[in-house]
Amino acid sequence: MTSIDSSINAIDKVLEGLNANQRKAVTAPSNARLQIIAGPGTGKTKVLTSRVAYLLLNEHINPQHIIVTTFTKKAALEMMERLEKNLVGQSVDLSKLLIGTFHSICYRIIKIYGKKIGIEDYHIADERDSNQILKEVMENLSDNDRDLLAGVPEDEKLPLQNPRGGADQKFDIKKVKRQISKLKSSGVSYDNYASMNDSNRVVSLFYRLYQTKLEENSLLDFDDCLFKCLDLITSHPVLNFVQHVLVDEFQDSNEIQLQLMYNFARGHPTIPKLQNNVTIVGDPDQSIYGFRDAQAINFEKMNSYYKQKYGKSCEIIHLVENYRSTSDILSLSETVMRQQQTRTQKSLKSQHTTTFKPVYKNLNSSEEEALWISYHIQHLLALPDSPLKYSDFSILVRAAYQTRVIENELVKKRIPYHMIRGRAFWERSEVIAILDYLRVIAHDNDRIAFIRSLNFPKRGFGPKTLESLSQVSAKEAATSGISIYETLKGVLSGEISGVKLNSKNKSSLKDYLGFLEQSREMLANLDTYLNGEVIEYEKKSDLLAKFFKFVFEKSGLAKEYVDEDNQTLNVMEVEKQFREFTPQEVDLPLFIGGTEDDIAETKPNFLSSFIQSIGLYEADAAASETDKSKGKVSVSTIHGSKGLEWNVVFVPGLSEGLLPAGFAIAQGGEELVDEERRCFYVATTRAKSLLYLSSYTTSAGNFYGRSIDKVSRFIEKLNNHQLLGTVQEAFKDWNSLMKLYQILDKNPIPVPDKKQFCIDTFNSLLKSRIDIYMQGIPLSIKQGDFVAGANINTYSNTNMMSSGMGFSSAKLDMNIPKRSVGLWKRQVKPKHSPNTTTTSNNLQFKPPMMNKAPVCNRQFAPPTVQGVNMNIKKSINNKAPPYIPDRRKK
Ligand SMILES: Nc1ncnc2c1ncn2[C@@H]1O[C@H](COP(=O)(O)OP(=O)(O)OP(=O)(O)O)[C@@H](O)[C@H]1O
Repeated sequence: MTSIDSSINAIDKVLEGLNANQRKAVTAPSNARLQIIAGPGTGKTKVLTSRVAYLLLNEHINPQHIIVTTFTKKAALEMMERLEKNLVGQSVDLSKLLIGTFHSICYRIIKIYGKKIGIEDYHIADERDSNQILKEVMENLSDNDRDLLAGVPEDEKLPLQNPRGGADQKFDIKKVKRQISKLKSSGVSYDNYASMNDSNRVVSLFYRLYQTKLEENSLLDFDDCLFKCLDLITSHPVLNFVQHVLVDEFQDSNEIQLQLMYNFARGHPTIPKLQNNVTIVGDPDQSIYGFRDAQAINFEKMNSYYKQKYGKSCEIIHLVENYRSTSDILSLSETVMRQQQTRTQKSLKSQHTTTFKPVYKNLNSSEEEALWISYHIQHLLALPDSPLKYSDFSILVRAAYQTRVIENELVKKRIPYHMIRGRAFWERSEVIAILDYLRVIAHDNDRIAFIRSLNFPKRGFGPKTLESLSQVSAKEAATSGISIYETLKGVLSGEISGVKLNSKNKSSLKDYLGFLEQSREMLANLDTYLNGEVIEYEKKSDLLAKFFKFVFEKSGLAKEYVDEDNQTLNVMEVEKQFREFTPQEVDLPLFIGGTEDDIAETKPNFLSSFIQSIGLYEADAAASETDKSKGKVSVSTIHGSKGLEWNVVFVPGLSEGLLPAGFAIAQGGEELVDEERRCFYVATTRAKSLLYLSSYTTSAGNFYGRSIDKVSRFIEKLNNHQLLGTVQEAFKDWNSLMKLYQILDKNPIPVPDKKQFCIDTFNSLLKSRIDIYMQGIPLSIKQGDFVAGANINTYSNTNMMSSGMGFSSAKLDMNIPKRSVGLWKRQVKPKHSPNTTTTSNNLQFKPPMMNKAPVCNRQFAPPTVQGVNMNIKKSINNKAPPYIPDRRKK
């Protein structure tokens, strides 16, 4: 086969199975401005990946000349995997593709060409660093700045103040940071802002001071990655080799990302057909990042920009065939979205013929709601031939705190679950502590990490000593340009004055610096080795594990966390990521007209690359790790569920104050509520086959002083539509059950033995046993309960006892990990009385009529995780999942 034949075959493979509009989008000419507007489940990811493959194979664009931006790092990795499959046997070097989040692409550009705007050897300041810098700025105002602030009228200050803050904490760091971030996201520098007529003087002052401080410390915050990159590429043609730009999740782009896209795509200096070639993919209905300044209006802005500036309009292609969800799930989702008045109507068509109505229930408390969810999960898992696994389920909540009650219940029922984590993991104190050590080993001048790690674990430095070390190092950096590492050495040797150290301090500082020196030597050897030859994965992993273990132990952190299982497990998780890390390609092609001198020479070492990738990862809105969710139910915020899909989805908390969130209601105005509605839409459209919605209303369930006493307006407005069921139709009869198997795509469809499983018994028990279950008394639900001929007259609890339906004691002697026991202990009993009769959905809560001790029946094994190569306590090495949020210590 010639290479032309092979390429044609590969293109055919790429186009295989695409519907007409998908194909049109994929095969549009490269010289185009294309908007692919598509609802959920219509194959946006598939189309975008196929389009990249098509541009590479058919239009013969060099991978180095294509930029693809994705919303998360994970989405980029997934796209690469799919591309690799599509391009097997083709001579395309995919590692050269410029793919990643806006943040990571911009950082890569800055690393190579940053010196053109005076940015060399800068590092990322994560959220916590930024907050610390702003705090320092606020605490160390000059007399002039204080006078300036004193002259600002109260009404200008008030919105930025912290109502609970004391005199020193007058301004709310978060609020001020938010304003600065907003300005940077709109591409406004502090100079520009200061010259605006309506600028706020407090924001203006802090923006300038904060930015100066970042620069003094050679730091870029997340917004700066984009902001500085835009500055760079608008003033220097360093990307003029780019021939096509593709942007995923365009509805969540903000102003600066839009500007970056235009400038990424400016293209060749002289050849018009290599200029302004862009493909964007998005769904305005899934725009849920308004709080980060995303603007769905970017679709229109893009259109008019190209029309006005270049006389070229955008081609718009709509995708409406939904391959994910059943028609009932889609009807419900679409009806919800139609409540938004500003929405452009569209109608998605489900590609499934079978469908079941989403089930809805209103409950009396969040605890009861969690019980209701676990009850349904357990029944669905008990179906014959197990058509559903744990990993087919997800529970999606509006706010992270809602997961606490749900996690409690899942632990109690031994349902293994996985938290789809966003940034929270990287903000945990133990994770920051170990990263601080890695940062000070990798970088000489990371002042924040040096000062933080110097006295954690405690080494006897008091706050005053730390403060003067910090000040002296800042002064030395400003006056002689020396790093904090060198300053600390100078302070120890007495060459640098200004800090009084007692003998204990001196000995601690000596040990600390000695440890850093040893670690750096190890790192240098490691780098020589890693760069010198191609080594086996196991060998590499082993070396990295040894280095990490050395740092963890010698820093004193291992000892610090010796009695803290959760903390140690989280550090182990960082170690795992470290071992598995592969640095991304950092090179960029030389731009047209550029010379080798334009390019930065230094390549970051392994550790630096790792730290940078973590820093950028933090900028991801959500980073789901589906590989970790294998064999587990996924629990996530709705924002974290973006782009994902599951067979069965639960969306709890459909109550006023939860979804829509309280702040959206309180601030009034339709815009915020519309964004809440779109959140709901994103959640429901994650479901492929079955959808369960629930709300709770309770006057006792106050949250921050607000009572949750109304069902969500999104549900209320649905009442006239017959879109929701009260029971699961899939269990109605044998035929329905078979249809469920069909849509679950079990191939071949198993035919459960009717003798071994009686659908009527199943259905009947599902309805009747909930009375018992909702009182918090665990039932052991298993397929064996539903054999043909079983006594199905089980509406009374005594009948259930006598028919041998195993109750599980609430006092089980559970051999589960310590941290789970903690959660178990914190389990709150449902607030309502078991005697309560709910009016909703025909459920009657009756008192249990139990007269004998419950039987212990352990059905589900606790989740486990592979131990890692670290010398930590045996008892936790091979038990317990890697990351369970511990909300006691944050
Ligand atoms: N032409 C097609 N034929 C069959 N299945 C398809 C086709 N296009 C997409 N799919 C399938 O539809 C499902 C949804 O696709 P994908 O995840 O790409 O949707 P999406 O538009 O990105 O959704 P969302 O916006 O909700 O994240 C996937 O399982 C995908 O394999």
